[in-house]
Amino acid sequence: MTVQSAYQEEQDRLTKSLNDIMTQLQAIGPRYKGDDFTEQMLDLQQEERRLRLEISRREPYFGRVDFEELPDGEMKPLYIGKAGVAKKDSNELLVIDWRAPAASVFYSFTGGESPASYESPDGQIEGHVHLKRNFMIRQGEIVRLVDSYVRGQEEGSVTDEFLLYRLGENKDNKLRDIVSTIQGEQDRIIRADRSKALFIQGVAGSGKTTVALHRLAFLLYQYADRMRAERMIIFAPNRMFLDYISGVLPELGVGDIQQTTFSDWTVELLEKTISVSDASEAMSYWFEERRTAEEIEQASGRFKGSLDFKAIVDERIADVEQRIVPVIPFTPIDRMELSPEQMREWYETDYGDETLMKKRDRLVSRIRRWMESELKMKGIADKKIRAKALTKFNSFTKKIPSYTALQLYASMFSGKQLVASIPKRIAAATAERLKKEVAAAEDLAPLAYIQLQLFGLPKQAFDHIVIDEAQDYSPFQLEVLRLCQRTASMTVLGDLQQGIHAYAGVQSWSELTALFEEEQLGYFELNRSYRSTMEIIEFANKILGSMIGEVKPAVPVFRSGDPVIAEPVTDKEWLRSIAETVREWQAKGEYETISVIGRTALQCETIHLYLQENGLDASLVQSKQPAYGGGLSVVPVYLSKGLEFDAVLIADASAEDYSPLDAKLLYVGCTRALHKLKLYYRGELTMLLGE
Ligand SMILES: Nc1ncnc2c1ncn2[C@@H]1O[C@H](COP(=O)(O)OP(=O)(O)OP(=O)(O)O)[C@@H](O)[C@H]1O
Repeated sequence: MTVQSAYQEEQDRLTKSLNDIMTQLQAIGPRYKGDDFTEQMLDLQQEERRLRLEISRREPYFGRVDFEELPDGEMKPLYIGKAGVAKKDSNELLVIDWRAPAASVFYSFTGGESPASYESPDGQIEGHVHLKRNFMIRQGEIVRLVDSYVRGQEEGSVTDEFLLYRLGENKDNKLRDIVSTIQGEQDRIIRADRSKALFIQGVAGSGKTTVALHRLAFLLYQYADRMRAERMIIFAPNRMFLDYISGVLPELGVGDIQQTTFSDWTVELLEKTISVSDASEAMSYWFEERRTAEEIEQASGRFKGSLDFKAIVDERIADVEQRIVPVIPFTPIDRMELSPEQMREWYETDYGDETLMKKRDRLVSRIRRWMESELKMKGIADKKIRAKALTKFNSFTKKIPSYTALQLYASMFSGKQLVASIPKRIAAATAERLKKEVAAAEDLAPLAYIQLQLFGLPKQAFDHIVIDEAQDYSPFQLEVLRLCQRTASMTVLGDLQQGIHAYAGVQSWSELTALFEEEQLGYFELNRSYRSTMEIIEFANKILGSMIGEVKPAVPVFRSGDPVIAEPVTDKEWLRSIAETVREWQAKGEYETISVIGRTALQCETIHLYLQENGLDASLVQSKQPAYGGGLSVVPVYLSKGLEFDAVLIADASAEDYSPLDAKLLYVGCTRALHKLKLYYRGELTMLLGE
C-alpha cells in the first residue's frame, strides 16, 4: 500500500469514528439535578462517559497496532487512544484505552519477527505484530502518520521517528502527557505490580515525573474496584512544581487526586496548629552562601531525618504511654477504690489498636463510668459527697498525661524532659522555634509521626502514594508516609545525581529501601534521557565526573541540536551579553520558554532588573511562588529542579559560582534545557566542566 492510500484510508476511518463519537455525545441528555440516589449514580456514570467521549473527540487515537493472535486468531487492527470508546449501540471497540492489556503491545513491542505478548485477565496472549503506526490528529485531520514497524520490511525494528518528532517540539509552562510515545522501559514501570513500593532512579529528563503520573492513571483503570482517586496522593517538592504538573492527570481523564507538598500535608494533619518557617530562609542559608561538606553532614535536617532520631522520638512516646496508666489506686470516696491493676487491664485488653491519646481518653471515660456505677450501687445520692468525688476524679485524671503533637515534641528540646542525646545547638534552636509554634522543614516528619501515634490518620489510609524528588526525603519522612497506608503500594522516584538538598535528603536509595521488606520492593532505573538534545546531554554528563560515588551518565535519544557553548565574559560585559543572547533567541522565534539560570537569588534579582530595564519582560522565579508562568524567566538554579525550558542560559558558570561541591547544582541547571544551552562565565570557568 502506498503512503498516500494508507493516509486516505485512515482519514476515512477517522472521519467515520468521529461521526460515531459525535452522535454518541449528542445523545447524552442533560445532567440530573434531583435527590434520588440511584439517579445520581447513573448521572455520575453518564458524566464519566461524556468526559471520555469529549477526550476522544479531540484526538480519538494516536496509535494502531495490527495483532494476529496465535495460534489461529484473526488479525485485528487495534486503535489506541486516551479513552476507550465502543461503537454506537454495539460492544465492538472503536478505540481501546491505552491502559488496556492489549494496548501494552503497542508500547512494549521492539520489532523483529518473533511473537509479541501481553498479559490478559485470561493469561498470556501471544501473537504477531504486523504493523505499528503512530498518528497525530488535530481538529479531525490526520496531520502526521508514521509507520514505525511493518512486518517483513527491511530493518524489522521499531524506529523512533515519531518520538523524535514529539521531542523536538517546544514546551510551555506545563508538563504534558506522553501516552502516544511511552517507551517500553517506561511502560514496564507504569504497569508494574500495584502492591509494591517501586523505587525509580532515573537520570534527568528520563520521564520519572511523567511516568509516575501515568502510573496513577493506569492503577485507577486497572484496579478500579480496589483503588480510588481520593485515596491516592502525590507529594511534590513545592507549590510551583505542583502547578507545573497539574495538567497531566486531567489530560488523562483522571481527577480528584490530592497533590500536595510534605509541608502542606503535615500542617493539615496537625490541624493547622503550627506554621512552617519560610522555605526561602533555609534556601538562602544553604544556597546563597558557601557551605562545607562537614556542615552538610552535620546539618540538623540529617540528624532529625534519621531513624536514630525516630528511635529517640519512639522512646519519648513509650515514656508517655508508660505514664498513662496510673500506678496508684483511685479513691473518690472512702472505702471505694479502683486498683491500678484493674486500670491496666482495661487499658491493655480493651483498647487494642487505638492510638495513644484515644486510649487515654477511653481510660479516663472508663474511670468515670466506674465511679458513677459504684456511687449508684452504693446508693449515694448526697450532692456534697458526689461533688467531692467528682473533684477527686478531676484531679486524679488531670495527672494522666495528655499531649498535643507539638507539646510532646517540644518537651524533647527543653525543660526537665530535655533529651540528653540531642546535640545542644539543635535543641536550643528547635526549642526557640517551637515556642512560637513555628516548625522548620526538619521538624515536620517527627511532628507528623507523633500526631499519627497520638491521634492517628483523620481520613482513610492511602491506596497509593507518589513521592517525586524522593532523593530529598529523609528516612523518617518516608516512614511517616509508610504508616499512612495499608499496603506498601508507592511510587518513589528521584535522581541521586540531582540531590542538591543533601543537608536533608539521602545519599543512597538503600537509606529509604531499608524501611521495606525485600518482597515489598521493586527497583527500576531509567537511564535514557528524553528531554535534551544529544549535545546537551553529553555536555551535562561531563559534570557527573566530579561527583563522589557511583554516577550514571544519561544516554541520549538520537536527537541532534546546536553545540553547547561556554563563553567567557568580562564583568562589564556580563549583563549586556545575557540580555543580547536572550534578545537573539527571542528574535529567532524558535523557543517558547527561555530561562536564565543564576546561582543565587541575589544574582537572579540583578539579572532580572537589568533585563526589565532593557525592555525584556522576564519573570523572576522565587521560592514562595505558587506557579511558573512560562515565557522568559530568571530562575535560581536550586529552584529550577523539575522544570524544563526550550532554551537555557547559565548566567555565570565560573569557578567562583560553581565550586567542586556544586556539581549537582550545575548538573540540574544544564539538564533543564530541551533544545539550546549556553553558558557564560566570568573569570575562570568552573572546574566541573573539565577542559
Ligand atoms: N516517552 C516519552 N515521549 C515523549 N516525551 C517524553 C517521554 N518521556 C519523557 N518525555 C519528556 O521528557 C521531559 C522530561 O520528563 P520528566 O520531567 O517527567 O522527567 P524527569 O525524569 O522527572 O526529569 P528531572 O529529574 O530532570 O526533573 C518531559 O518534557 C517529558 O514530556
